[in-house]
Amino acid sequence: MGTYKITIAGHERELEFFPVSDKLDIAAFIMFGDVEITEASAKELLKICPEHDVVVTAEAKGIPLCYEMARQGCKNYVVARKGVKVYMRNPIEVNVKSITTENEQKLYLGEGDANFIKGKRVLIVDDVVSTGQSLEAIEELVTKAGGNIVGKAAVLAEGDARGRKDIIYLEELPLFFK
Ligand SMILES: O=P(O)(O)OC[C@H]1O[C@H](OP(=O)(O)OP(=O)(O)O)[C@H](O)[C@@H]1O
Ligand SMILES: Nc1ncnc2[nH]cnc12
Repeated sequence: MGTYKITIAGHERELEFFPVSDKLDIAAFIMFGDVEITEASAKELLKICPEHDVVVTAEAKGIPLCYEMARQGCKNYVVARKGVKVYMRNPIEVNVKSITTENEQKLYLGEGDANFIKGKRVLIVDDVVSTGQSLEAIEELVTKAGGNIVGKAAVLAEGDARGRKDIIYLEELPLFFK
């Protein structure tokens, strides 16, 4: 446990880091509740992302960034869900395992969202990328829906994701090994 200072899109923040296992702590980056970082990060990412028709993320922590990038840019966004709701007809699904979650989860898109994505230029976004498995799961889901993925973007890259050339990101965050 401890703190870590970082500047994200010109805004300095002190992040706490938390244990995810007996060997590893991760700095917790929570954009929920931080309007300044969300707005500034969306603006900076849009400058370096390819042209797109729709932004796609997975619930939950990617939603504010996804919304804000759509608001400043293409105006359309879709959120992949972690559960099926009664109003989601004929959902398509993929498996996902994130560093922050012990069990495997699923990501779903209802028929309406899947049809909306079909044939469109899709930019996939998330707040943090660590193992990359969440972005890959969204990628698989968007591909199933028939979307044309033009890029994958995150505000922060941590651990193995640092230095990845296939992901557009603003800042790097370390993992803290014990
Ligand atoms: O690259 P990865 O190892 O997949 O880690 C990144 C993912 O982990 C976090 O989500 P989390 O699983 O905590 O879900 P939440 O947004 O619903 O809290 C984060 O918002 C990314 O989606
Ligand atoms: N450092 C982090 N903070 C919040 N969510 C995360 N998901 C993966 N790494 C994370």
